[in-house]
Amino acid sequence: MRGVSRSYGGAAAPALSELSLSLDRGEFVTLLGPSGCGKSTALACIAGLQPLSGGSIWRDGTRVDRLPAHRRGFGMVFQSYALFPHLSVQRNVEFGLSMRGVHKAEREKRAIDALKLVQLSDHAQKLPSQLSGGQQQRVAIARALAIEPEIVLMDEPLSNLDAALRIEMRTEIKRLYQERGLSVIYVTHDQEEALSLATRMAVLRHGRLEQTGTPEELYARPASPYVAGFMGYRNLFPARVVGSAGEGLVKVAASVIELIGVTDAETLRSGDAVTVAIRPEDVEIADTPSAPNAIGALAEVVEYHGREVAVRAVVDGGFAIDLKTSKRVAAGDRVRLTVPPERVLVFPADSSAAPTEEELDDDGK
Ligand SMILES: Nc1ncnc2c1ncn2[C@@H]1O[C@H](COP(=O)(O)OP(=O)(O)OP(=O)(O)O)[C@@H](O)[C@H]1O
Repeated sequence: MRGVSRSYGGAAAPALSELSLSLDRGEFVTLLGPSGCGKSTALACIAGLQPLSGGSIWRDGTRVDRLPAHRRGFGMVFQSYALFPHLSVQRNVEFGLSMRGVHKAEREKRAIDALKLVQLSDHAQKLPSQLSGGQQQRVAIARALAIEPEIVLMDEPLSNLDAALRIEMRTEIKRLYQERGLSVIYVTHDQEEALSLATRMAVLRHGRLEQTGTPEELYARPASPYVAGFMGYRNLFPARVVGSAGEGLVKVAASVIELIGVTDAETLRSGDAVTVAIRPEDVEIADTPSAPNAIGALAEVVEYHGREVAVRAVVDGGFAIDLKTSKRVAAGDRVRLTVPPERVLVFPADSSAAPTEEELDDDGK
């Protein structure tokens, strides 16, 4: 995509603004962001379901954004399975092939192969209404794969499924991706789904690309508080710089606590406003009082999560820190917390603000 924009008539802001993004063969790129950030619009533009207002889309050096959808050769899977209720599972899978003028015998063979791939061979003659939600979504995937596309576009394909099925289907999609050597663009607002499937992630905000990188890169070093919010940095709070602490390190104060953290910003000075981002997993309950970034706090809420507990600990002055620990903690305990300085990320306060509560809630967390 080269500088792709898309404005809907009547809307104040464009749904996509000069989005440039590439997909290499064999990549699994997830487009991640809150509701309304333009993910579905981006996919619809690629697929040929929405016209562009500006920019262009290319495939192997050929401009495709003016081709009709069925001539772009993409397989597509949507949130709503979009199956024909009166056609059998097999006929549904054959549908895209008839559209492309594939002959009957070949159509049947490819549909049977695709259904085998998604492990639904025994259900070929049933109607969609006789299948579970997960099975119906597998039919939709089989239909997309039957046309033997090199590139598959998926728009929130798992969001209508319950939690257990979602995880099962996620693994299934990854298996098919690996087995068939596909290239995939996958839209989701679910960070965990994006992280577990992607070879590369692209985070969108207000129709623009905020950051792209491997899951590891975005998880370890988000470029802004906004991306950090999506990568599970639940502790996002304003602070002030109070001094330098060595190469790439900065000392900050927030309410009554002082922390040393890392920053990529080279121009931070004492007194500057910053945003601090810390993941609950990186906050430890310390046994040693001399550990760096020691914070005394009171465990206020403890939630049992199996192997771990999630704790909301309150520092003097009402400042709350969320953490996860496998240590035994009960509500009302006094705890001493530490965070390794390299896991305290410090952003200049003007670097794309943290996501709003609404944007994060939207992410289901
Ligand atoms: N058909 C349309 N007409 C007018 N505005 C639209 C239309 N479709 C989307 N929009 C607007 O464009 C923006 C981007 O929408 P889009 O559906 O691409 O976002 P999204 O990130 O996929 O959201 P969701 O996760 O809720 O599907 C939103 O502000 C939305 O209201």
